[in-house]
Amino acid sequence: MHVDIKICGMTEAAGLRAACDAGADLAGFVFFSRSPRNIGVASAAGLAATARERIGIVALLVDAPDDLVDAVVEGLAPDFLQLHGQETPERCVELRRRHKLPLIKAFGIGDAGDVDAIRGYHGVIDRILVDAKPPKDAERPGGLGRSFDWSLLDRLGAHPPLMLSGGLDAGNVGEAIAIAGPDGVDVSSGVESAPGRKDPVRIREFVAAVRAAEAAGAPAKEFEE
Ligand SMILES: O=C(O)c1ccccc1N[C@@H]1O[C@H](COP(=O)(O)O)[C@@H](O)[C@H]1O
Repeated sequence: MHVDIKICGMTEAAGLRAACDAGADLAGFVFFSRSPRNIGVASAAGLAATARERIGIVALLVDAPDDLVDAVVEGLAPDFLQLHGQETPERCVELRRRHKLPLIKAFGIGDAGDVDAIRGYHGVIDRILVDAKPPKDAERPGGLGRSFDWSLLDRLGAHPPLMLSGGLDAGNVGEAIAIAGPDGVDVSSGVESAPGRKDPVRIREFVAAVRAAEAAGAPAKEFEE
């Protein structure tokens, strides 16, 4: 089984290079002004140009208006859009139709009801991304280094490909994969030396831990639409 690895919150060439060299599959760029990883479209495009043949490019947006989505899609030409806000199924349909890009929709998980709510998105998104539900007064809806009870995902039933995120790092990602059986994992805080600064050593350790979990044969759960 192959577990896709996404390293999110790229702001500097060194972090992006480390992700490519380590063998990560996807690199994320955050377009959200209240994030320490926020980046401008031109800077993201400049970084992505150095790596596009080695890694997939993901644009992370939070309840973004059309003019921002248009600018990101035109300037960066991402391979995926990651929607990390309160985007409705209708908004997902609209964005998929307008941009013809696969959608990764993020869901904050705090309890069983949050998992059950994902079902309303089946058929209109391409990947589910589960993250810890942020506290009400959080500055941003993700990238907080918080994890959640992975066993809640047992309730998912049949589902589109699943990416697990929220407080992952080299020390816990093996256990997370064994419990949740995701198709991919996504990390930001757990591979940083400070918010917004990716640490090449932690990136290497994270990728090695995921590949070790794959080799140990953690069973990937089946998915279907
Ligand atoms: O990284 C951010 O700053 C961010 C801002 C707004 C929404 C999502 C964000 N990041 C995503 O959050 C999860 C979990 O991150 P962490 O590993 O717990 O720090 C991940 O999917 C990031 O892509």
